[in-house]
Amino acid sequence: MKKIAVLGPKNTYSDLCHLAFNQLTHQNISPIYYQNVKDVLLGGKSLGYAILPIENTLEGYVQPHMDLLFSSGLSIDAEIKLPIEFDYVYKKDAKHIYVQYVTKNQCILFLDKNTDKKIILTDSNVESYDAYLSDPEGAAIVPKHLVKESDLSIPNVSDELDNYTRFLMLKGTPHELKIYKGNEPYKVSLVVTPKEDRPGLLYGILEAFKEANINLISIMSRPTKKKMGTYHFFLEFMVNLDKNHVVNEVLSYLKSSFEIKVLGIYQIL
Ligand SMILES: O=C(O)C(=O)C[C@]1(C(=O)O)C=C[C@@H](O)C=C1
Repeated sequence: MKKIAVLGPKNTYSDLCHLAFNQLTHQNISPIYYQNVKDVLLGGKSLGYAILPIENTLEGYVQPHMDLLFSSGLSIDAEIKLPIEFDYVYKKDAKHIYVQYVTKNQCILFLDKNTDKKIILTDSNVESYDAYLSDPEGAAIVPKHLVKESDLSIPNVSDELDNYTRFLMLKGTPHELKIYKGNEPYKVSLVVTPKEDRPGLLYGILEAFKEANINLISIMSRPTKKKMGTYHFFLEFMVNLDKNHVVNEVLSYLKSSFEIKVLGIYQIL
């Protein structure tokens, strides 16, 4: 039986994403829950599958998660986007607000109005809810689906209600396009590391995409963490299924001046 590493406990947004993945791909992969995202990726390495929240409407890319993906040795199998809604639950004399570290950055306006309470960061939204339940002075920002009628609550505390998180389904096998959806285009995520530092380096990357007429979705730099002032570039772009040869041409061109790590070639479910 296939297993997938998921941020737990049960009922996190990552867990909802695992259910959506099973439904959309007609599979029955069972979840193994881990306490934090770092352990999810380590678990995914031994189980063969993992789920990683990578980007959201309000914060953009979650940078620590990008770094974990880069060093995980896992590749991207597919992408799923889920709507995200947060409510506030609280005890009458609340003094502490439990909030997951990515959730915090999606509810800044609300938290700015509650500076009289101490913010305690957690690793998952369900951990926040459980901590509020067991703390007589607790409050928490939690997914709407966790809130019960018995909770004192304030609905919709995200900075923007039309809020989505993009999850990556990761696999332990090397990157290879798995066609889940007929003729739909696919996305390529890759990391480009310059072999040397020189003027015009970034221009060279952009030029390769312009020449191939490929529309870049994003380009972001992250520190290599090896030497101060040196960076990798994370790139994402969409391609039609019949344009494989163009992608191969761009990758071989980039390989002449850069180290390339393809994180995944995958479809959006
Ligand atoms: O804590 C959860 O429910 C998660 O699945 C994690 C996570 C994330 O880290 O992005 C997932 C979606 C929301 O953006 C907030 C938290």
